[in-house]
Amino acid sequence: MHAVPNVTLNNGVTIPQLGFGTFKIPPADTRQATLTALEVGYRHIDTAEMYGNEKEVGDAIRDSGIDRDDLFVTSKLNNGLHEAAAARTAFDQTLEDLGLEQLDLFLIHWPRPRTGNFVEAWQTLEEFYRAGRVRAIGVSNFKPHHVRRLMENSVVTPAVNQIEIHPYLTQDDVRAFNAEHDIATEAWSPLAKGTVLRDPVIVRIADDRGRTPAQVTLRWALQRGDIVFPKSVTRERVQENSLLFDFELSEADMAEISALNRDERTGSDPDENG
Ligand SMILES: NC(=O)C1=CN([C@@H]2O[C@H](COP(=O)(O)OP(=O)(O)OC[C@H]3O[C@@H](n4cnc5c(N)ncnc54)[C@H](OP(=O)(O)O)[C@@H]3O)[C@@H](O)[C@H]2O)C=CC1
Ligand SMILES: O=C1CO[C@H](CO)[C@@H](O)[C@@H]1O
Repeated sequence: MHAVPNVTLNNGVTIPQLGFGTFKIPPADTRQATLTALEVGYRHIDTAEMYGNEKEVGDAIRDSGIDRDDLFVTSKLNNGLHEAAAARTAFDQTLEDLGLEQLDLFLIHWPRPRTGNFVEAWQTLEEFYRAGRVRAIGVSNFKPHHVRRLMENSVVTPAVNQIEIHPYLTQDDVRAFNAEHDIATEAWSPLAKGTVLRDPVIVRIADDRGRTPAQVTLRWALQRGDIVFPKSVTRERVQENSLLFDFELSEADMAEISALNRDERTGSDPDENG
């Protein structure tokens, strides 16, 4: 695996720009899949209480024998747990399941503007951060108007905003807002769950560069400056997805891929998700 560059967050904490995603990995397969990623060389893992596999991610971290300081682990506060007492219990459980005393990054998974209270959730994350139980806190699936409301009612600026981004959903407006506020952008489903890999433009650029469509798609995200964590349970793909730092896309390649945008989500619209 090539050396992965770090991104420095707004509080000075550094995060590897490439990580391993764990959504939809069944618990029975998660320990092995995560161990494979760690063996290949990944040092950043993205999980969530919602994925139902934090315990098995924790098993892999423990069994890998890798120094805790060399790993970056992210988890997320599940929907329905925005109220302070519920958030505290959930955070304790996440740390226990992962077998960690301190998390690297904890996010509010969705803003849930209709049924949740993300301001109360955020103030509780600030409490964990002040107590040193998490090195950085952030949000996920937040639109600029959600982040503005949060910032008007809190002290800590989110370190990251993790949103859906891939060539069919480039999210230029949210990325620009994040950059303006020194919030790092994380791109979830960077392969659009595999659908962009058949796109003729991506296939052609991959052929021209002697790379795979997945490598070209991930490289596009990295060159835009985003943090990515593709998921795969297939060792060869996990390896393939890590070989991104010995080639560059030209400005023309970048522009062609960005022009594939059609504002097409694979997931929900954050304003409509609760
Ligand atoms: N904050 C949020 O709301 C969300 C966060 N996330 C995070 O982002 C991570 C990544 O997103 P995810 O939704 O998993 O989707 P991805 O865009 O990472 O795509 C994963 C799919 O692509 C396939 N794949 C992976 N690599 C290759 C390759 N090199 N060639 C061909 N196919 C490939 C995988 O298959 P296979 O496994 O069979 O190899 C899987 O079906 C998640 O795991 C999660 O950590 C995701 C969704 C929402
Ligand atoms: O993290 C997640 C995994 O993917 C799901 C479907 O796209 C999302 O809803 C969820 O937020």
